[in-house]
Amino acid sequence: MSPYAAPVRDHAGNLRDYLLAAGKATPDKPAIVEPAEDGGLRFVSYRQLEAQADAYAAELDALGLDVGDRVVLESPATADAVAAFLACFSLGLPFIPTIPETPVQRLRTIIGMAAPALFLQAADGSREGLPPGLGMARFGPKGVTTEQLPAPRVRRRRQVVETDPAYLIFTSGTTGRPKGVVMSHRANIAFHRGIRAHGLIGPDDRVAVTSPFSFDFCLGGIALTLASGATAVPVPRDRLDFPRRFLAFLHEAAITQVHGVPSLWRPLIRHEPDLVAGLDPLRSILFSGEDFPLGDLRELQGLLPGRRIFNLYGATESMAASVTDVPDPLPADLERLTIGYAHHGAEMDVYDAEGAPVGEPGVVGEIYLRSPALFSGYWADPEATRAALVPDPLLPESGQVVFRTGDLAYRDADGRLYFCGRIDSQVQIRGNRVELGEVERRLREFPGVSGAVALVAPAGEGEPELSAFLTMRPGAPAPKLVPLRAFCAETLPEYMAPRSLTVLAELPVTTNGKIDKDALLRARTAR
Ligand SMILES: Nc1ncnc2c1ncn2[C@@H]1O[C@H](COS(=O)(=O)NC(=O)C[C@H](N)c2ccccc2)[C@@H](O)[C@H]1O
Repeated sequence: MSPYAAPVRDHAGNLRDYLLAAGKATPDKPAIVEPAEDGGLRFVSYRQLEAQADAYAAELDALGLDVGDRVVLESPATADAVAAFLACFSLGLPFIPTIPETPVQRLRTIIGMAAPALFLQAADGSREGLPPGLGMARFGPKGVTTEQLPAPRVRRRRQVVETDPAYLIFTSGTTGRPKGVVMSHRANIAFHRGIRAHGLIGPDDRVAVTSPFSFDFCLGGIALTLASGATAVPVPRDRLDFPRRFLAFLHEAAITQVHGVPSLWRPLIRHEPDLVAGLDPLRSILFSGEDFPLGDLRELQGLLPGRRIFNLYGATESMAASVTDVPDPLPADLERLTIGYAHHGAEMDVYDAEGAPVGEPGVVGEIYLRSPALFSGYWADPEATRAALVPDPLLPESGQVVFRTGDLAYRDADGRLYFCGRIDSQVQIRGNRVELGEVERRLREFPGVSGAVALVAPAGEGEPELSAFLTMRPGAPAPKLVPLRAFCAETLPEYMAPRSLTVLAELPVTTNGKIDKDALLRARTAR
């Protein structure tokens, strides 16, 4: 018999309580708004969301899982999915958010690594092909229905502790093997406290969240909204696929703030500028995940004058590290956005390859993040954890660890940081370090170019080759390689002029909406 019948639910420092606290004051206000079955909108109040989360928690509790048992939570971003993850928070069941589109092979890899007790999918989910022995259940408006009980286990834990894992996000690590970022309740709450001090979201905001449920930008956007007592509007994929449908949905749901990666805006700016300009209720835009090309940003500011645009920089390992207002208007000669300073309660600085602080402004080094919001480690991967969470270079004796972000940046004289790409995307061509962002900036200046990516194809037979991938404005003729090289050679050293050119209808993006560089390289070799 287990020492404890059921864990104590005092919720001290538990994300479930932290995220529902603001809504207590307005229980009948919508917490989540989403498309309804009948075509209108479904409003779920804070009272209903909390009741559904607690009902789910009671049904999940009956399965006898122990604090720390993992739950794969597979669903699009919906109100029911939010209630499900709040239930997991309250029971101390670290959940792994996945989406129906996740290829079953990747899901099986994650299941192999995380050994979850339960696979919990939306009522209408259709996931097949999972390994036997896994508990199987579904959640929906009518509660949780169990199809296969999880393997029986002894409950060894008495209560959820705030340093317990709250969720695991598996990122496709650059080395191919996924890494499971373990985020604790305490760290995530520290992130929310640090970011909320910037007042991004007010209680009257209606926040459209456009990232997939498996991406922590989605969890972060929903959580920041709930913690502000505002209304979160997770945008279903079928509303994102066509610009006009997406923009119509923003009107229908009276959206005041849109969260999304920069690539979300490219097709909207290009194909429906007038509809973007017509988004009267929109008050602010929040982006993250990758650089926002300055040309696109200028066009967005032109279409939506007076709106605040927030640049959130950061990695899943601390959810996000900084929030910075994009200057409005963007100075004409601006070459790079700043990612500012770390959010309240955290600190970012630039360190050299030996781990010593880079003192001089303008010198590029690696960003190290000192923060209470840091992840606990990579799941079952002590080696990757040791490489990322290193002794604080300024106080190694203290036991404090800091996060090596793998991002390059320099500081200006005031200490503001300027992101310069990933360390592993630093490229050398004929012994010269190439700043791909510089090449892309020049490519975007070529007449008619609407999007540009510069990559170095791995050195196959000869030396590594600098490749350009362009998208053109509607009606603009595609350039030829020779004039494009000449155009680049006017302002860049010869080795930074691309040696190959591929013009595409649009730039491919990953599941998380970031530019998919592997897909571009495949497009190149397929030419
Ligand atoms: N604003 C940026 N400019 C430029 N490069 C960037 C930027 N934000 C990230 N990145 C890049 O993306 C990497 C992190 O990628 S990630 O782990 O998938 N996380 C994210 O992209 C989103 C992030 N976890 C998050 C979650 C919730 C709210 C906001 C942000 C960073 O290390 C940077 O290389």
